[in-house]
Amino acid sequence: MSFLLVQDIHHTYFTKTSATTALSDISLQVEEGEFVSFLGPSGCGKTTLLSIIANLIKPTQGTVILENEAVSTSKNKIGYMLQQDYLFPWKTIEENILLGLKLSKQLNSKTKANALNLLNQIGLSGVEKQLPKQLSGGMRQRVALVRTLTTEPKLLMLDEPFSALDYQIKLKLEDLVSGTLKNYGKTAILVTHDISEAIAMSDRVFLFSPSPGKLHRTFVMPEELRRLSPFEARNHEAFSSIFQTIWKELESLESRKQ
Ligand SMILES: Nc1ncnc2c1ncn2[C@@H]1O[C@H](COP(=O)(O)OP(=O)(O)OP(=O)(O)O)[C@@H](O)[C@H]1O
Repeated sequence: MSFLLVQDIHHTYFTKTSATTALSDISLQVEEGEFVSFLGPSGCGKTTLLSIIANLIKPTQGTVILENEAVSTSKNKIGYMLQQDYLFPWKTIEENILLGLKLSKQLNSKTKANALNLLNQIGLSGVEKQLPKQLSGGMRQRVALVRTLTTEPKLLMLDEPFSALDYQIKLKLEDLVSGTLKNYGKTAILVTHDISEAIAMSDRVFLFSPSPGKLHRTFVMPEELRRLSPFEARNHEAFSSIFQTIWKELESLESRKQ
């Protein structure tokens, strides 16, 4: 059985005056250690699907199974990296990264040493006693990643984590996040509007169509790109033809919307 199994999901948002069907008939699977992306026009239901997988929204219909267990009953298996880092401004970097462990009552000398070691590995040794405001946006996002990984989530949700960063920082962070997740053998889902980012970071890209959101096509990235870091993949000769293919599909989906 697959690590993550999304089965026959339908979701409708009901308000007093309207009903919006955000997702219809979505089924997909993700294997352990895989990195996949959700791509699609605005409003095609990417965030809704991510929220359903994370058990933040109960779908109108369908089930999500993570490691043979329905997400509605499993706990503490999912970590997040979002566009905003959500670090507590009055807490030091060390306090911020240990907070998840403290809240889940897993903080001890070993887990603390692991967290500080990870901070070091990610190139941030020496910032432990600083406050978030003393760090750049890219550094804060790295702290957010460390905070997420310390609680050892089985599945990571990356919801546009690089979209607020400068281009150069974003490329560096893509490499760092991708390398770290590979080292730790983590399974991850990235939601992005950036086709290049999806191709460079993913094993597979799920392309969604809107109104209501459906899984339109799945692109399996070629082995020669998957072996590379995202930065190297962007510069590989195979990259541009995949980009063109996905671009054209996305354009046709966008034009259907208008
Ligand atoms: N809380 C809500 N109540 C009612 N409708 C909602 C709600 N959240 C989302 N929707 C609608 O559901 C559909 C899917 O929205 P969703 O945010 O999941 O799409 P998305 O692909 O993540 O969009 P974007 O790329 O712009 O972030 C849209 O039509 C949206 O207007």
